[in-house]
Amino acid sequence: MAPSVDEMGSAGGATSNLKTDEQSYQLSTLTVTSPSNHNGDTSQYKDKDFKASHGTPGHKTLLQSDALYQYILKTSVYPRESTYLKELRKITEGVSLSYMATPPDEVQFLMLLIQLLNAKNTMELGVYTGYSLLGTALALPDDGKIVAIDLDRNNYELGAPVIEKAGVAHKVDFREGLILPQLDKMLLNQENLGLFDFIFVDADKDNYLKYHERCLKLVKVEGVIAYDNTLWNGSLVAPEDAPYATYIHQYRPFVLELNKFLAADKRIAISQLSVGDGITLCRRIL
Ligand SMILES: C[S@@+](CC[C@H](N)C(=O)[O-])C[C@H]1O[C@@H](n2cnc3c(N)ncnc32)[C@H](O)[C@@H]1O
Repeated sequence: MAPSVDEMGSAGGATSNLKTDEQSYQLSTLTVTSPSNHNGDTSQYKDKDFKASHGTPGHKTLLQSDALYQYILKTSVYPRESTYLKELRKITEGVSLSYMATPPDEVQFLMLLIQLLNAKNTMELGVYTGYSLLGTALALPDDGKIVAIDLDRNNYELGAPVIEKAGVAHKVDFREGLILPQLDKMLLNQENLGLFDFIFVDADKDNYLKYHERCLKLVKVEGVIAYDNTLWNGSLVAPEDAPYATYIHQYRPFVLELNKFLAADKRIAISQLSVGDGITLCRRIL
């Protein structure tokens, strides 16, 4: 799952150290009241579903019941989860804002998708401690690559030893910084155009449309871009005053705008899935 930039435990601190040429990309959202200001304690929020669903990383469901979600995890996901993924998931459980990690069932889906695509060159926007990054790296062939961009190196380094232990660190090219300037830099090199087989976008919602334009140039025709959190905690169809956390209300318009845009974009074929917090697959067709 992917809350927005303001939810990152160290977002404010991390961005304050960024280079000058990246500062123009800083988002107005960094000071929004969010769990990041409360060490991950969400008890202040009125929404009991939010609390229940964010109690442990990835244990969030849009399904009819949490019991059904637990069934999926126990039956189909955990028995097949690699010991390294499990280790990283457990480490992440002890980290502030651990609910930001992509849920295990979604990572299992992404791993299968990567293999179905025979993907070799991939990119991830929004890494956190690296659970989905490790899943991607494990799913790729030995000569596969994943460019992984995040402004917060500290969280990435919590998971990096497990990625190393899993023997897949050679596939990972971690780039610290804000996503937008990093993408713009990549676009300056012709060799990157149409290079990627698969891109996973799991970062700040208010920039997704900007990422979309750039990713469409970087992904190859027939390649896939996957946008995470496109059902945004189920809030998209809730009343304006529904008791969701502040950040959910704040970014809901951006997710609504994204979904509308993707549905009308003739350059892609899409499928919006209710896995995790909603994931929209976009296959570049033009
Ligand atoms: C939801 S987490 C990613 C979760 C990750 N996919 C996983 O499986 O654990 C979102 C991440 O995006 C990063 N992020 C948000 N906005 C960003 C931006 N504008 N530039 C760089 N990183 C950003 C945050 O630092 C955070 O680590």
